[in-house]
Amino acid sequence: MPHHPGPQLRQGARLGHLERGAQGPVRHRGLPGEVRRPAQRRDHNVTTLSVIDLQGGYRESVPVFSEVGFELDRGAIGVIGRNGAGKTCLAQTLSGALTTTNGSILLGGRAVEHLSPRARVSAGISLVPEGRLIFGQLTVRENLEVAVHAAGRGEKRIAAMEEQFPILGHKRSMRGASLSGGEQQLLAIARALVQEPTVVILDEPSLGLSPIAVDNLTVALRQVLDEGEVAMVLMEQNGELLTGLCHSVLLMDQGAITGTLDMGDPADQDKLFESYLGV
Ligand SMILES: Nc1ncnc2c1ncn2[C@@H]1O[C@H](COP(=O)(O)OP(=O)(O)OP(=O)(O)O)[C@@H](O)[C@H]1O
Repeated sequence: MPHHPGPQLRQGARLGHLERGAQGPVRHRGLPGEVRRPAQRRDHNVTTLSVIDLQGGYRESVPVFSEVGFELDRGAIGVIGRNGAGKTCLAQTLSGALTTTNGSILLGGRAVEHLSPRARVSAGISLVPEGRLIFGQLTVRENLEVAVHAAGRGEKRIAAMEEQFPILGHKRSMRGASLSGGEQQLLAIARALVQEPTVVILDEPSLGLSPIAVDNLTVALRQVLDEGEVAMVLMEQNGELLTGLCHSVLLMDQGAITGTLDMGDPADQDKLFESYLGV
């Protein structure tokens, strides 16, 4: 079974995650031989996102997931699980679309679990929802303007995003609905990034994309990560995206985190492909 090393994998990435052990949360820090990027435009010395003993559901009385814990400084962490495992529910709980029924979400040490989705965007958490949910009748530019205004950020971020994803600049006057699936996904990601988040939650960004569009998406997200300004939580079932972007992948089964795979470990990469992706 060949290994699946992603390009520049784990460069600049550092993760500590929390698992609930018999004595309570146990902290695991860093990866051996990690390389820190020399140029960081934003200071991420403090922990970006701490998820502690989190519980949530589509209805408050019916938890879908519970006791979820991890800690993310920079880079990307993945969450993989079968359909119905609770990944979307977790993504929506982190972003505030669903209510936290127990536990804490800390961003830079500040509790945000009680904040509305909009306030959470202002605090630094943006969501790229499953299915993209761009405004098809609005132009590319208008989609970005809506996102910028919702976050109370300046429009100059739009120019930066058009520079980051040139296709969006070329197609700024086209309606969202007329973009290809891969372009729509880039627009959905750009809509989150113009909000200047600290953490972006991406819910199955590869869904419905062709293999080549997934490759392009991986390169685009890798570039964003390498700039070091945002950390990502990636709910995904696509192995190429997970190995190409994440330094660790949490295994989710029936609403519980049942283990962690270290994407710096070739054996864990094989495990990801063989056991969880059916390759
Ligand atoms: N709107 C809803 N109301 C109530 N229960 C829901 C709702 N959407 C999903 N569920 C249930 O919640 C559980 C978790 O679903 P969720 O969509 O979060 O999982 P997932 O891992 O994201 O799956 P998928 O990959 O299929 O999107 C499933 O049992 C599902 O049937």
